[in-house]
Amino acid sequence: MITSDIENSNVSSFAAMPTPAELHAKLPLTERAFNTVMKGREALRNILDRKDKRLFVVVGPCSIHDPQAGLDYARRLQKLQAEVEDTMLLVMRVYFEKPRTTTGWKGYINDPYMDDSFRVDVGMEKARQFLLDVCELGLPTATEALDPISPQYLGDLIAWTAIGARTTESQTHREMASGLSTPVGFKNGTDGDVGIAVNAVLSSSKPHSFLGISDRGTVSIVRTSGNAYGHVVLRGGGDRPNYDSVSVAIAEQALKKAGLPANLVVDCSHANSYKKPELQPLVMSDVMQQIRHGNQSLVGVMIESNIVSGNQPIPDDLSQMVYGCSVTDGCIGWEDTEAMLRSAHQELLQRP
Ligand SMILES: O=C[C@H](O)[C@H](O)COP(=O)(O)O
Ligand SMILES: C=C(OP(=O)(O)O)C(=O)O
Repeated sequence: MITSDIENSNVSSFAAMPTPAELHAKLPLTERAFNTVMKGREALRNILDRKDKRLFVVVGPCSIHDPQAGLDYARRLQKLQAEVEDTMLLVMRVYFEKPRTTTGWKGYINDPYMDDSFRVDVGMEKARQFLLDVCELGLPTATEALDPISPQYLGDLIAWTAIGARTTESQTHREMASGLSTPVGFKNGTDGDVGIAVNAVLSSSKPHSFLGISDRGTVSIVRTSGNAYGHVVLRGGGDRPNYDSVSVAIAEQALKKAGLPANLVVDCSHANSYKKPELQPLVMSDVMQQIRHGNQSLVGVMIESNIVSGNQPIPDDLSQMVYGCSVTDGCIGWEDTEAMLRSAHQELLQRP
């Protein structure tokens, strides 16, 4: 006898989501946000094309969990941008989707109330509202694209996208990246393998056809034209950093061999600082030295930074959480962030 448990036997339920078009109608892109996104993307493309000599800096919390603290951070960064804009383009890390090594809180979209209620519908709406608020300040945003459906909901508010170390080798993510409207940084693997990131840049630069959804939520064949602005993000791995000049030269060679532009971003966090946030300024200063000595391939850096340094576990009683402190990876605090960016600004003023 044919019984219904032949499929979905491990699925407990399905709950409907609003379509991307419905969420856009509820929280439409404003003119100021549109200008922020378009200007941010154009500046990033110009940096990648060497038409703009500045360094782009993807900086901000490891993850957003409290929009109020997130906006407090964004306002500080926006102020600092005005100070350093001759040498750097600041792009705020606005990360809502966390890829976990095993398990853990998977981010604000997945579980906005941080209580295992998994209200993805609420999370998506709040995420869109937050991105709108940041773009309204005039600050461009960067995010990790983890769920391949999310960009339909949020993509119009993003200037730079990361594909994380755990998904760079995934065909699904390379296909998605080939259709994204932003420049895309592919992290090297968690084991330090840069080759998979080079392959990802190559793959995503080509057209792809794959399954996805349209803005009206219809399951669709998505046909893309390829993304010309893929690049590699060196984040260290396999218990070894890879921001040093030799690792950078090896990554440059791998890109050149693949016929790709030598565009590299150094992630000062993660395995490049052995997940010790306070070591990020050391990585940054090393990168500045390389640039001052004439390196041409280092176009950007990433910093994990928050209002308060370190990180905290998510308590049962959420009112006990420290304001402005990460609930995922440890970050450097605001004062150190300012000092780090001001010092990089001075270094960059003297670049050849
Ligand atoms: O940047 C974030 C984390 O490094 C990534 O999500 C993995 O986190 P985990 O190893 O704590 O799961
Ligand atoms: C998860 C992240 O990094 P990685 O993919 O390099 O581990 C991140 O930047 O939040």
